[in-house]
Amino acid sequence: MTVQILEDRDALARAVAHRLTERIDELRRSTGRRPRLVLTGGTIANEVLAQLVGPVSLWRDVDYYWGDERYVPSDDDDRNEKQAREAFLTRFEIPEDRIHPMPAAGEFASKDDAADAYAAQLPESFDLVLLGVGPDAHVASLFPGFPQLDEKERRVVPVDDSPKPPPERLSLTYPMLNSATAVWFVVAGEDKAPAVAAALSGAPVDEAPAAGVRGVEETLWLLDTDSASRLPR
Ligand SMILES: O=C(O)[C@H](O)[C@@H](O)[C@H](O)[C@H](O)COP(=O)(O)O
Repeated sequence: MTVQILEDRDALARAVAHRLTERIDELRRSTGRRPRLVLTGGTIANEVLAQLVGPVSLWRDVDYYWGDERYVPSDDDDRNEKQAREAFLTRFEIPEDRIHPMPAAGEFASKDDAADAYAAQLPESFDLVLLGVGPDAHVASLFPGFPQLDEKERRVVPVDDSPKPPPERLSLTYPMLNSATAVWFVVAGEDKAPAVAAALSGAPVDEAPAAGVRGVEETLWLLDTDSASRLPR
């Protein structure tokens, strides 16, 4: 577990964009295949994507997945996929066969079917998972006290009545998230400070879902001074 603290959210977004560029380049060389990257929704994550710069060839040679998605129509502004396209994927004209979005509402008979369909197309594991963290220490769409925290078999699950709107979502589960080689939490803002402190101090997963995610080889917390303000000095 490593923590890096940047002075503000702009510096954080720039630092994560730079670190992500370097890691993707390293992964392409070390694995000899396209890196498998999991994107997250959320404001700081979109700010990171907006900071990414070339070379275009690097970003076109990556497979993009999502850690969670709002179960709304594909053209809905609430879609994490739509926000990622606007911030980054369209700008670099990423080929569609590299983009693996979670199903949108209406594509399958139910959220349950949609979750299973997405699980069926996932790789065995991911090289890198990016996660935002909510003020309640949720990650992806895994919320405190919700039954999805106890899922041990399924890799993707539906979520109803999410406390963070919109209420209907799909989410990767702990088994899928924890199969990743590396997990990077990217968190900015004073409102997240209690969640960061809880997750890093080993709070129970049921209270701080972020505490339940670890990379097989690397777990990194990338923070600004505000979100880190409750950590012990
Ligand atoms: O679909 C979602 O809402 C996100 O995946 C969610 O898990 C997000 O990452 C956190 O809520 C942090 O979001 P902010 O960075 O906007 O606070």
